[in-house]
Amino acid sequence: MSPHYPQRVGNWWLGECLGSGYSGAIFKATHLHNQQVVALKLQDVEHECPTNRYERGFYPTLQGGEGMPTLYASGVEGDWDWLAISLLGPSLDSLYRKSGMSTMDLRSVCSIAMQMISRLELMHNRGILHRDIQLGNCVIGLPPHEKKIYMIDFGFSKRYIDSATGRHLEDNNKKRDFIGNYWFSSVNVHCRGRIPTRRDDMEALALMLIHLLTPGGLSWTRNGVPKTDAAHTRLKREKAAATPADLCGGLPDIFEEFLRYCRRLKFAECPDYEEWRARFMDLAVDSGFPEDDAFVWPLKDPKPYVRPTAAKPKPSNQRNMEGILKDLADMHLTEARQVLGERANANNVSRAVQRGVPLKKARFKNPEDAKGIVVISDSEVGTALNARLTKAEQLAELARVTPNAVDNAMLAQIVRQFAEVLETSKSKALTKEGFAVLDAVHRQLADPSVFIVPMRTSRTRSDTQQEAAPEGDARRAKMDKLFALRRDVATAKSNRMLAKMVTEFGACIDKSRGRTVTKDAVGFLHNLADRLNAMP
Ligand SMILES: Nc1ncnc2c1ncn2[C@@H]1O[C@H](COP(=O)(O)OP(=O)(O)OP(=O)(O)O)[C@@H](O)[C@H]1O
Repeated sequence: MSPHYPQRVGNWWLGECLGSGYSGAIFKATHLHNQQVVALKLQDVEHECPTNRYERGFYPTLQGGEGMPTLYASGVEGDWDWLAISLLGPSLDSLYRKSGMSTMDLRSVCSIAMQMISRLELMHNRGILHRDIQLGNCVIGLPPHEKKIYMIDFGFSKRYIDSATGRHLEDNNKKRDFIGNYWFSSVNVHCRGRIPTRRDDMEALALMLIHLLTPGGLSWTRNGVPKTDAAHTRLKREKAAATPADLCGGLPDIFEEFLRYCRRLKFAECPDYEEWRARFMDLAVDSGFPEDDAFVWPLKDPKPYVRPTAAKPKPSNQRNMEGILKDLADMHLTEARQVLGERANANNVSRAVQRGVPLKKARFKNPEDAKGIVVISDSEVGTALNARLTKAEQLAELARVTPNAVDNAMLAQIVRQFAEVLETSKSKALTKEGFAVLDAVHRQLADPSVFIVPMRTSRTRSDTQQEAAPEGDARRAKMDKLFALRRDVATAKSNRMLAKMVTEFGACIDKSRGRTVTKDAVGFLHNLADRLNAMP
């Protein structure tokens, strides 16, 4: 132990040094009277950045939260400001470095993602931002809690909800000192000097996950901490210039999508924690890992994630998407096919087409309907063809063109394309864009006089709890239901029956823990497309 530090503080006897940083050091310490063992965080009271003083203010709000350490006691004695908190295990940083592996195992990264999203959700729900997300601030528990990740170091944290008014902190462009860390702080905060909010904690997490799957780590972390302003400026420039596609080439799509999502969040927007936790769970299940978020490290059979060297392949989906947009544009709609439902919109289209009125000029009761039709004009198809579409964009595009399908054959094409996008995507989660496609397909199939309840219910905590108990049973029930739907759709007698099956399909996927699209789910969509083609 450094002679600089005392042997005893308050009633605590200091032992081994667990770590030290810019703001102080942390020791294993034992209570003189009751032998309780804690982690004791010591800081010089004169320190220019009195993080212990800030940190103790956040503990009461975080107490009892999963993955949050407990503050047992704190005080100031002599030159020392001290906090006695739960003794935990090593940080992810030290675990990763000690392993000597060039990247972490995908399974471990998925569990870090799920658990850290939960930690951030908890903090944010209690009105607090972390603002210093990094590997050194994520530690595992001591046995038997070594599969749980704990959040530590709230020295840079901040309340973003005013406890008196309940209002979110406001944005402004004033110059401010940078709060965060060089490696993972978001581009907005680090490079553009913006005020950190929830989105920036999430972006830091996204960067941390990508770092763990990149041999040698993110490029700007490789030269160590910048020692001069010029080096820091270079680092910021490199970080700002790295696009999600550059950073995530060869990784499962979800990493790029997650980073993009975080960067698109608005200043005060609440991230969709549940959605992303579910999507990482899907990736884990899809990669053959157990359906839970336990952090296992080191793995018995570690497989450092190896990125394929070739450029990211997206061609097949893209070609298909181009195909369907072209097909939709090329459809002249002159044949009297079965018009779906009885929507005024669809009738207008077919009538207009029969009269030879160009689509763009057809009249619509609702100007929004007209907008929908113009979507399939040649010029827009051109735009779509030039675009490199992610899974989310492809699904959004399908949801957008679905209302233009005026007969079963067109709808069949869309459903087929939908199945193919899901099938070829690495992540098998049915995202909200996927549910939007299902909703749109359902709307086309169903009687328009029926009120359509959005199929993707927002799952509240109590819903989740109700479902949580018989998890194995629920999974089996989902598999059975999807199997039955896949089989029965082939003999459905009417569009209305198909609409009902689509609703059941959506509900079934929504109820599953990870909203996973299984083989039977994709099979159902293909059979639905076949059935639509076969229907008169
Ligand atoms: N409760 C704990 N139990 C065990 N080890 C801990 C605990 N808290 C922190 N550590 C270890 O000490 C290191 C530094 O902790 P922490 O980040 O809280 O201190 P800090 O002085 O704020 O550091 P920095 O200045 O680098 O942010 C951690 O990376 C971790 O390895």
